[in-house]
Amino acid sequence: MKIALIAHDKKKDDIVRFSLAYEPVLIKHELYATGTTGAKIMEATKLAIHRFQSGPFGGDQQIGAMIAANDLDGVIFFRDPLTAQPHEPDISALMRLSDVYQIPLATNMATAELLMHALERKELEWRNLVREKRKTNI
Ligand SMILES: O=C(CO)COP(=O)(O)O
Repeated sequence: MKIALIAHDKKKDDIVRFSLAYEPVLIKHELYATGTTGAKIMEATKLAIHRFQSGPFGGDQQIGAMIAANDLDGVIFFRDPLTAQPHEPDISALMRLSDVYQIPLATNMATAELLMHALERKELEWRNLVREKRKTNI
């Protein structure tokens, strides 16, 4: 599965700890991230991550574009709900597209853990069917 990892600045330590804890699960998947989040996770783990631009410079939009192309299977996005972000419209757009395309989107650690357990149990395999179906409909 293709999974994106994103965290706002005050949540960076959390996503690094989360990635370390779930490294054995994450390593089996194709990983994507916004720029700084990806760099910090790669520093702390052995995970290989395709890094997009930093969030304020378009990274959320690049991940959104993957969703719109039906090319992403899940998003872990540790948002900071207490700090205003200059690129709030990009963040809303990413979350909106996740809902448009029914992409699992975990916006906090509690839900992200559920997503990891679902991945381990191969409960996201339905995504393969959706991806194939959409390919043939285009
Ligand atoms: O701002 C972000 C998500 O909206 C995250 O971007 P960085 O990972 O580059 O800090």
